[in-house]
Amino acid sequence: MRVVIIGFMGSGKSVVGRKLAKELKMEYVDMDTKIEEIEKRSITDIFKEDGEVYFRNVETKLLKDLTTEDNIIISTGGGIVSKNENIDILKNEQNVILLDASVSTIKKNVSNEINKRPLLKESKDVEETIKTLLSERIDKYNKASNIKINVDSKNIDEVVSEILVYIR
Ligand SMILES: Nc1ncnc2c1ncn2[C@@H]1O[C@H](COP(=O)(O)OP(=O)(O)OP(=O)(O)O)[C@@H](O)[C@H]1O
Ligand SMILES: O=C(O)C1=C[C@@H](O)[C@@H](O)[C@H](O)C1
Ligand SMILES: [Mg+2]
Repeated sequence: MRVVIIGFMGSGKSVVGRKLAKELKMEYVDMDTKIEEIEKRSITDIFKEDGEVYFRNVETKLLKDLTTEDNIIISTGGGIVSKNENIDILKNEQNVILLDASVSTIKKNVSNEINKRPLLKESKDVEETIKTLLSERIDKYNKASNIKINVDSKNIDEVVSEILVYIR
């Protein structure tokens, strides 16, 4: 089995994915963390030094590699649906879980670590940037996923439990 978790920045992909993998005793890969390991620099530095297009190409290559592996939970980065090529890969997967979060949940969840998210940290109006990016991406998240879980007002354990109902 392979499970891929998608959703906007701050929807909980990393924390939920890690916990789910522990619960299921499966391998866990966080794509953002893996990209930082491969590139030996932070995502912020990748964006600053080589730009978003470069980052997106590394991300696609990694997604292709990881979707050949079995017994793995994969947490993607929030922008995985930016490229149609990635959406096509995800549509071929059996378990793509969308963590669906409202603007206010996202805003609350990203507030502590805004500096780790280059697309938000330069913004003068974070809420407006979240709204704009989310409206550009929402159809793509829906298209790429086959299981949708609303995470608003749920704690991490509740989200994990709900995923388990779908994939068990
Ligand atoms: N359901 C939840 N309840 C409470 N806190 C949450 C929940 N989901 C996520 N968080 C908190 O929100 C923050 C962001 O979560 P996380 O890093 O998992 O998001 P992400 O979807 O991986 O974001 P990114 O796309 O930027 O990597 C973390 O501090 C996490 O603990
Ligand atoms: O939503 C996005 O475009 C991003 C989300 C993060 O997970 C990182 O992958 C990066 O900061 C880009
Ligand atoms: Mg993450």
